[in-house]
Parts: sequence; structure tokens; C-alpha cells
Amino acid sequence: MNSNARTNIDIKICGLKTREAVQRAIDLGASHIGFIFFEKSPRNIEPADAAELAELARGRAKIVAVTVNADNDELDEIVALLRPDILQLHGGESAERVLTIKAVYGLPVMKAFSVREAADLEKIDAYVGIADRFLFDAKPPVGSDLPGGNGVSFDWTLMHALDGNVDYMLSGGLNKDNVGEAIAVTRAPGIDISSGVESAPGVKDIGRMEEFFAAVRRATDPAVAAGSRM
Ligand SMILES: O=C(O)c1ccccc1NCC(=O)[C@H](O)[C@H](O)COP(=O)(O)O
Repeated sequence: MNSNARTNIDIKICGLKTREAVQRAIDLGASHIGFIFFEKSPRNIEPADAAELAELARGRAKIVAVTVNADNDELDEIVALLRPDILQLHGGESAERVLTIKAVYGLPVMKAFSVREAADLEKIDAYVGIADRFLFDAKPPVGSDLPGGNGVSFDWTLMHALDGNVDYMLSGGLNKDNVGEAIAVTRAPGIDISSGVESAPGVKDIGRMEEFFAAVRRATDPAVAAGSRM
């Protein structure tokens, strides 16, 4: 068995900026790779640079463009250069704006929501049937400039209230030590990580990526958990 084969859960590695990190994420079995287009982020990347990196992944993992309340000009440039498979909208985009973006670009949209309490999950109601997938992240800590990539988690048991038909990725503060519990508690169909596989803000760490994928495999593949060599 290829120990780096895809897991039965989607894994998105977000905020990639180097060839080495993209290549390793793909080899480890990432289903999605994310590029951040947000100037204040330490993971911010120019669309042309992301486009070059994306060619290492095209056809092997879904290429995700992460934007925050981007206007049409910004989206035009990102879509033209990167040719993403998915647009992740990580700001306060309305359901109407999501509809417009889908119509203009003809791409699936993953709409991010920040979660702290049960009522936060109800905010997706207006987007069900419009967004193709959701991403549930933690609320940013007070004072943070970033709507995502803050390395903080939320109460995963809140996900028990979610309609089982809603497709989503679980995000926020995941790392090798807590991802097994996060999957066990939520049964999330996908997980997303950024700072938990970094050695410093914006700097992906290959060793941490390897440890993270190994932890996901232990949590999702009974044979790996049992130490099988098959
Ligand atoms: O990661 C960023 O810097 C970022 C900036 C602006 C908007 C979104 C951003 N990240 C989006 C993601 O999908 C992250 O992977 C997600 O927030 C989880 O981050 P982390 O808690 O560090 O694993």
C-alpha cells in the first residue's frame, strides 16, 4: 500500500508559498491546496507566483483561491492567472454576492464562516443551495488582523447540530495532536490546516506536514491505527 495514498477525508493545506511545500503536500496526499490573497497575511502570495506553484498540483489536488471580500477586479486577476478549481470566500460576502461570483466565474465556492457559538452555524441558512461547500473556522482572537490562519479552535461539539447533508471542511487551530479528536468528534468530511504545519507565521514546515498527515491517517484508517503493514 502506498503510505501516502489519499485518505477517505479531504485534507486542505492552506497558505502555501514554496515549491517544496506544494510538492510535499501533494505527495503526502493533500486533496486541496490553498493560496491566500490577503495583503495583511504572512501567507499572502501574488497571483502570478501562486499560478506557477499551482502547476505542480493541477489535476492532482484541487487548487483553492482564498480571498476576503475581494472585488471583481481582484477576482478577475486571480481567476485569470491561477485558474483555480474552487474559490474560498473568507470574508463577509453575502449570499447574493456568492451567487454573483458563481455566475461570473463558473467556479464552485467554499464559503467560510467563523464559529464560536451555536447561533453562528445558523448563519449558513441563507447560503445553503448557493455555496457548494462550507468551511467552519474559529472566530479570530481580539486584535487579530486576519479572518483566518489564527491557529485557534472552536468547540467542535457545536458541529453536532449541523444538518448531516451540509458538506464542509473543519478548520481552525488543527494540528497533529488534536486532529484525531477533531475528526472523532465531528466526523467532518474534510479538514483544513495552515498554522499547525508551520514553524513561523507563513513558513510551512515539511516535518510538521508529515506528522499531520500521519495523525490523520491514524484517525481515519483502522489499519494504520492497528499498525498493519498491509
Ligand atoms: O491563513 C491566512 O493567513 C488567512 C488570511 C485571510 C483569510 C483566510 C486565511 N486563511 C484561511 C484558511 O483556510 C486557513 O487554513 C484557516 O483559517 C485555518 O487556519 P489555522 O487555524 O492556522 O489552521
